[in-house]
Amino acid sequence: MTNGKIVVENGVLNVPNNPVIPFIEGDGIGPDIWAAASRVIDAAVEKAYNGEKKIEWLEVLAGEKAFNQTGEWLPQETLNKIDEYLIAIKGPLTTPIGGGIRSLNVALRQELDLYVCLRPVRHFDGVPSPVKRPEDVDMVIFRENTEDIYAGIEYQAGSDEQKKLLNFLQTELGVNKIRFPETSGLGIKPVSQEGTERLVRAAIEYAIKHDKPTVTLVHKGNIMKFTEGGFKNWGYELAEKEFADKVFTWNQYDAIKAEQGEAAANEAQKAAEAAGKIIVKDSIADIFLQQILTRPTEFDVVATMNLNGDYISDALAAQVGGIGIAPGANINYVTGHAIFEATHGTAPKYAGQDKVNPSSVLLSGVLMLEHLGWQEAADLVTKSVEKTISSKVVTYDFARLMDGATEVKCSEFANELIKNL
Ligand SMILES: NC(=O)C1=CN([C@@H]2O[C@H](COP(=O)(O)OP(=O)(O)OC[C@H]3O[C@@H](n4cnc5c(N)ncnc54)[C@H](OP(=O)(O)O)[C@@H]3O)[C@@H](O)[C@H]2O)C=CC1
Ligand SMILES: O=C(O)CCC(=O)C(=O)O
Ligand SMILES: [Mg+2]
Repeated sequence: MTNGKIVVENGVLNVPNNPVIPFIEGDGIGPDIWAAASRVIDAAVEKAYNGEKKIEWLEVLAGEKAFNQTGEWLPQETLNKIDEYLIAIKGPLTTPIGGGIRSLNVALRQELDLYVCLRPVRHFDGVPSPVKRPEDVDMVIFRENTEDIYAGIEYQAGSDEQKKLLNFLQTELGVNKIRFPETSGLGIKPVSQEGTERLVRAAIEYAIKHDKPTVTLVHKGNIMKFTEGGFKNWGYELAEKEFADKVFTWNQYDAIKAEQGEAAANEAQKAAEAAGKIIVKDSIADIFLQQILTRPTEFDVVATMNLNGDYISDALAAQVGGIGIAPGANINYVTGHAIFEATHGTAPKYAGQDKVNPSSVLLSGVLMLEHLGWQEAADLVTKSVEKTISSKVVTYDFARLMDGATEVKCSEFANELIKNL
């Protein structure tokens, strides 16, 4: 083992007792939540391993702090360090709307080719929720993280590039359906077979490993036939090609139904379920957003493209208490690179107030500990979150929805979590 460096050997992480882990503090509420969460993570690791293991945190810069100190929003040094140390964790980074720099969060994912955005959504007992049975939500979102409209290929109305692209579309491709061509901004949405396959492969492998009965491909393939429709078709093909003995797809169901009738297709699906096969199905994105509210137990692992995944993450988070408690991870399962981060953003109106809930970035830290194989420390944090919330000592976001809650600051919530480890 190796100077605190985590390495990948034959696809397996080799983690020393004192791994160096780069962190980005983040903009807005980032410094508050990171200070709170890192204290809890350190205390849990200390307690779980009696001081034999310890994370050596290495600060790397991005966002406003980087710009103020170096003149760059995302210094190459930051990418180099994460590349070198493999695993990192970050707070949220601000992205201006309608102009200015493109998202640094997206840039990190693309630069390191972190093609899976993994966002587990579960309910913690006692967390206030707008739905009647939040405990029915237990899903893991696999959001494709490198393609789709997040590729940032778009041109401002009136720019030279827009005019060139418009001209190409009109003269070379005969496009005549742009309603107001001169004043339209134009964007391009790349969705590839390879990008789909590696995402869906990761989702199915996760379902197999964690004994999840279904994987749902969410798309808007009725309208966007060759991007979102392509995702659905490539996803099914991949499932049938690479996991033939482990899955039964709705594609196969439809083929049996067409040849032998509905009863035979139902029988085939039942037999597959009885044999413990994973059902790979699909759902059009609009109805999916209704069904996760009305019948969430029907969904386990969700595989989808970048924009759908972004919307679905926040919608599902709301069902289990909001994005104050919504963790995530950006992962490349081939190279081993991963950056753990909360689902939420920089919540600028709360910046520097020591007010918000640090649970999202803390639970992202739990995902990181699990990823490192430090399950004991991860479990300590999870149990402490459960215990602390059920004692009704919570930050403002939960306190405003709970009867009899004691509202505490972000840092005080961390103190309570450490006490309850
Ligand atoms: N990965 C990333 O780094 C992300 C960055 N962003 C960026 O963040 C900036 C702000 O985006 P915005 O749309 O306001 O979304 P935010 O997620 O930053 O905040 C929206 C609202 O969510 C609630 N919230 C967020 N975080 C917490 C928390 N830790 N505890 C409790 N409640 C929380 C607050 O709700 P309430 O008002 O009800 O109290 C807040 O006003 C933008 O620049 C955006 O691009 C956005 C998403 C992800
Ligand atoms: O990069 C951003 O500013 C927003 C990203 C986002 O919403 C997300 O990752 O869920
Ligand atoms: Mg988002």
